[in-house]
Amino acid sequence: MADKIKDAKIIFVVGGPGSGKGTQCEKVVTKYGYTHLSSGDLLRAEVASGSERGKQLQAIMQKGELVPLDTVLDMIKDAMIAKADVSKGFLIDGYPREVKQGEEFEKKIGKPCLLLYIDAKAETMVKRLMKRGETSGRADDNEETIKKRLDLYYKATEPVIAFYESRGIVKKIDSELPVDEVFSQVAKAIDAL
Ligand SMILES: Nc1ncnc2c1ncn2[C@@H]1O[C@H](COP(=O)(O)OP(=O)(O)O)[C@@H](O)[C@H]1O
Ligand SMILES: Nc1ncnc2c1ncn2[C@H]1C[C@H](O)[C@@H](COP(=O)(O)OP(=O)(O)O)O1
Ligand SMILES: [Mg+2]
Repeated sequence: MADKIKDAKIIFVVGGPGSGKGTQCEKVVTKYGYTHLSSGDLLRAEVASGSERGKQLQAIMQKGELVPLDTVLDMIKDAMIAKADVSKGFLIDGYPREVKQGEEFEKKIGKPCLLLYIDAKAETMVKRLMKRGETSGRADDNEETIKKRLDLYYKATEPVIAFYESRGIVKKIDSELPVDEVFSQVAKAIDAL
C-alpha cells in the first residue's frame, strides 16, 4: 500500500484547535485538487455511524482528549488507500497530534514533504471556537473542553513542530490575518514544492 501512494505528496497540517486548519484545507482542495483528510472529521463520521467504537470515541472527544493512536492512524490509512489511484496530494489535517503519531505514520505510510504550521494566538483560537460552537453542533466546542484541548495542544502537539523543524519542512503560517491572506501564505508554500 505504501507503494500505491508513494508518488503523492503528503502534507501535514498542524495547529491549535480553531487555528483555521479546516478552513485553509478546503481552499487548498479547490485550488490544487488535493485530497483533504481531517482526523477529526473521520472520527466524527465514525461517531455518527452509531457503532460501538463510535460511542467510545465520542466519550473521549467530548473530554478534549486524544483517541488511541492506532484507531486514528488506521482510519487515515484506509482513507488514503481509497484515494490512492486518483490523488496527487494528501492534506493530513489534525494529525500528528503528538510526536509518536508522526513516527508511526512514517513507518506505516510515508514521509511528509511539508508541514503547514497554522499559527494563531490562544485568545484568537478560543474566540473562534466559541463562535463556531454557536452553530457547529460539536460536543467539544464549549468553554471547558476548549480549555483542555488548548492545554493538550501546547503540551503534546507543539513538540511535533519542533521535531519536523529539524528536518527543514516546516512552513509557519500567520493565521491571525483574514482567510484569504492566510491562504496566500499557504499557496506560496505549496507552490514551492
Ligand atoms: N483567518 C481567519 N480569520 C477569521 N476567522 C477564521 C479564520 N480561519 C478560520 N476562522 C474561523 O475559525 C473557526 C475555526 O476554523 P477551523 O478551520 O474549523 O479550525 P480548525 O480546523 O483548526 O479547528 C471557524 O469558525 C472559521 O470560520
Ligand atoms: N490525530 C489524532 N489523534 C488523536 N485524537 C484525535 C486526532 N485527531 C482528532 N482527534 C480527536 C481529539 C480531538 O480533540 C477531536 C477533534 O479533532 P479536530 O476536529 O481535528 O479538532 P480541530 O479541527 O478543532 O483542531 O478528535
Ligand atoms: Mg478542523
